[in-house]
Amino acid sequence: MNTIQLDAKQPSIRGRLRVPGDKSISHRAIMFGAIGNGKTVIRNFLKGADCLSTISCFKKLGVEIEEKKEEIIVNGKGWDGLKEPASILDVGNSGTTTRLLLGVLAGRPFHSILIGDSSIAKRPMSRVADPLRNMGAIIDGRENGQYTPLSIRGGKLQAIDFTMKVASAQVKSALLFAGLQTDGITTIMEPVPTRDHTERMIRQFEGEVDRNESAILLRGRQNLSNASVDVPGDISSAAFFMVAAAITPNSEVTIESVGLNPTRTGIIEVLERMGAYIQVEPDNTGESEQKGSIVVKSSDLKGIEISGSLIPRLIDELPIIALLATQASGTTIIKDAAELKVKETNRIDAVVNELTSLGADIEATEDGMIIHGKSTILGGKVKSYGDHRMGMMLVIASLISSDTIYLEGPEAIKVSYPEFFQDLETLTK
Ligand SMILES: O=C(O)C1=C[C@@H](OP(=O)(O)O)[C@@H](O)[C@H](O)C1
Ligand SMILES: C=C(OP(=O)(O)O)C(=O)O
Repeated sequence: MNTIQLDAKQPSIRGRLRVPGDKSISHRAIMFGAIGNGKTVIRNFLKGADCLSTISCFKKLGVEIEEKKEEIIVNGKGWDGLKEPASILDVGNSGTTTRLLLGVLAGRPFHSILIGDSSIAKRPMSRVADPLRNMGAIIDGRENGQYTPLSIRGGKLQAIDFTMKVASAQVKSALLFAGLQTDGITTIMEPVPTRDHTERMIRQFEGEVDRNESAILLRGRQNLSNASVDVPGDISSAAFFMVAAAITPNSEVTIESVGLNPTRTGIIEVLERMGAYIQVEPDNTGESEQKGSIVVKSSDLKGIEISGSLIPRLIDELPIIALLATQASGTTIIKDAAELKVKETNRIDAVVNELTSLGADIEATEDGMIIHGKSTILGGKVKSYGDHRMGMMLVIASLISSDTIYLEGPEAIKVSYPEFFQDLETLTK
């Protein structure tokens, strides 16, 4: 593992930027392209390690995927175009790849083995494996089928009525992929709404999915078409620079063509409620995923409570929101976010440990954290825990630190944002 030295330059963050493509949408575009019929063209695909894992798994399943500089072309031949893989499917560090792929494979009449890195091996898979078993898939794995390595033999599936215990778009999406392969109607109830990229993409590939007040309804045996997918910038990546601009003096950043899907815009709401200067200008594209520009300037911030149905709309932004809260006067309470414990690392413990070591006043709770601001961020040795979002949060912390920060494990950042350091440099020049 590398360690990098981040000197305390305390720069301003100024300029315009396009962040790389949305990770959730990039994964799904490969998957729908593969199971659809015809040539799907994907532009602004995120070439981060996680989405490259999805490409490599689908190539091993026999799908022809061309990786060009500006676009990815997936030659979908429908569900039957997927063939039994001759070797193990490596999902790398990607929870989204693992869980959504299980939903795809649940209805395929062949055997596959999924393996990932040491972080994936700790992430709970029963949340998808159990309902998929109830639909008819045969899934086994480590510790009674709960963890990777997992083996799956798919087959004929029954539709399911399922009430999700955790608010997880990955669980919902896995069940939608499986539901597409049944003869019946699959009904999924979410405790609170989660990101709806899968539902939008089913429609974009000319399928049908409905949502009423309490449930998502999906008819099986749908043949999907191909599509042209323009992936918007990832708001979860943009969040690092939005926060950087808000907490550094004399800063102003504009992020263009970034995804503004309402199930993902919790970070905008948080910045607004904390009193930040933020302007959002939607583009009028009429595409299935909204996008637009976001401007953030240096701001005086105040602490707030972040909880309830807001949590799934900013779940991946909570590490950088914790740093933001250290720069707000008063107390910020983050609750209903126990899911943070089962991400790439336990993000409650990791955030609290590393920010405490940098001088923040932050404590862990059962389902979140409490942060008292405003603190001076000090220098010192910190680590990413192999978690891309921890790594990026700690780099942004170094922009306001009073002394040098040494970050161990910055290479994790390539999972979702390979160009992170170059983009940061263009804004700090
Ligand atoms: O569906 C997706 O693309 C994702 C859903 C979220 O996970 P959960 O479904 O576990 O909440 C999120 O944390 C992850 O980064 C991407
Ligand atoms: C949790 C994340 O991703 P995944 O679940 O796909 O590993 C993330 O990107 O923060």
